[in-house]
Amino acid sequence: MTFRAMISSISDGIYITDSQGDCLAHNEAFLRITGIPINILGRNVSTLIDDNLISDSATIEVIRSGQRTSKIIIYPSGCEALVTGNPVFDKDGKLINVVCEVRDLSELNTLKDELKRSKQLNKQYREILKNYGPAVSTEVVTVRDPKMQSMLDALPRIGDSDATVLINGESGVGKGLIASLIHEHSSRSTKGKFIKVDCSAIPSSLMESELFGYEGGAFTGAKREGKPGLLDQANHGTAFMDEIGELPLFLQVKLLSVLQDHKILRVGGTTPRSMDIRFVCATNRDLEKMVDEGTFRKDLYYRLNVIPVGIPPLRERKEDIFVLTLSFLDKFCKKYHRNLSFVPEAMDCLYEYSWPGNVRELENVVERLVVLSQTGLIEKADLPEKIRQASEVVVLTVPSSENNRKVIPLRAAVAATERQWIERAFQQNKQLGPTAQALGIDISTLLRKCKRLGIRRTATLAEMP
Ligand SMILES: Nc1ncnc2c1ncn2[C@@H]1O[C@H](COP(=O)(O)OP(=O)(O)OP(=O)(O)O)[C@@H](O)[C@H]1O
Repeated sequence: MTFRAMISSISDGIYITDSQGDCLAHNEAFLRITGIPINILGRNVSTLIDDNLISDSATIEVIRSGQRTSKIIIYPSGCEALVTGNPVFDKDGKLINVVCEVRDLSELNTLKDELKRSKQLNKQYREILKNYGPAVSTEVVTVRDPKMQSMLDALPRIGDSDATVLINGESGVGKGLIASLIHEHSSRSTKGKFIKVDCSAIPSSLMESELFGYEGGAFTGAKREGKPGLLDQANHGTAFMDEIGELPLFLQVKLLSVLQDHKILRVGGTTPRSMDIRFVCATNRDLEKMVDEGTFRKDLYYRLNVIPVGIPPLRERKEDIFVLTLSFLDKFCKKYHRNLSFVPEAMDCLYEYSWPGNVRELENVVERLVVLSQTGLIEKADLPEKIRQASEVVVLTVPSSENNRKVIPLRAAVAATERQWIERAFQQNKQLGPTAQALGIDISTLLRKCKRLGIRRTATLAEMP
């Protein structure tokens, strides 16, 4: 790596002069932080003060004193920076260079503010949670949505009843989780197992023998002693038939007879065996439509649908996004020994996103964020792009008659208005301090808004006459 490449990669500004204060080198970050618009290579630092490009100089102080010196300097960009000048001596103790590090304090202050704000927010979130009434949260399940809460309330009764349950919901909404809780709430949990059968994962040619088992020599390649099926394992327990809509028609007949007679006939067998199984089935398909289309048996559908349980997609129970996010955050922070929180803006994005993969997708996203996060805060920029885009503000620049008529979400309208006024204030006041004052907010709030709304201060200043 060359020296130039090295100093370019540093995020603090670096500015190097000779012993007279003539600029020998600087990095990109120095120009970004200071906003000095001219080529300063070869220029003496005192001429920058004369031209009002800098208000003070650490370099001059180092040349005068021969000592390491720190100063707070405000640059044309409006940035307040901590500048530390370091003297470099040759072997005879003669000053040969001054190397200045320029650290943007406004960024540091913004980060500190963000951290403080997000700590406050976490506290607020927890207060809000209390006021809403307790979210139902156990080791495994967290809900806040009233529909979900009443479903959870009903679980002990559903568990007790021993009736067949049909759970309907999109992929990842928690059908498997609810099915296992039904088993846990029933007396079967002490007598038998919870066996999951994923009807979409077993090839239809193998499904009959997998489900019902087979007798010895039932078909070529069969074990001599035969094999019990998955349903045998669920005896005295619960069989969770996931994706029941994928069960081929010929097996639907066989399942119906198990439900009616409580007997199972193995492939190649002649004597049915008695079984005591509670069936909980799940689907993300419209079984009624399948019945109309003739791909699902009507009699089986009615036999399964004794207790229908519908789990809404996450986008229709947005209150749950918040509590689930916090609960997954807790879970993964414990697992990976991290201590993290979400900044409000990132939480907003999670709230706005439509979560097509439902709770499973949310869980995976939170785990990935916890694993990859390098700081104590999860920010909007850390989120996957599709989630960030979900909350992207509509930026209205010149209000056209079309825009005037169009109704846009209130958040977007507020953001657009804020953006226009901030840009206007920058144009009139040029410097960060006076701009913040004109808007009646402090500098760190202004910087945070610029960041959120994508207002580039240097561009705004450069565009000024
Ligand atoms: N309310 C909840 N609280 C905590 N975790 C949940 C909740 N709902 C779902 N999950 C978690 O989300 C993940 C997906 O849930 P689950 O597998 O039960 O969904 P599913 O609807 O059965 O999905 P599929 O249809 O794809 O099989 C699981 O890790 C589950 O523990």
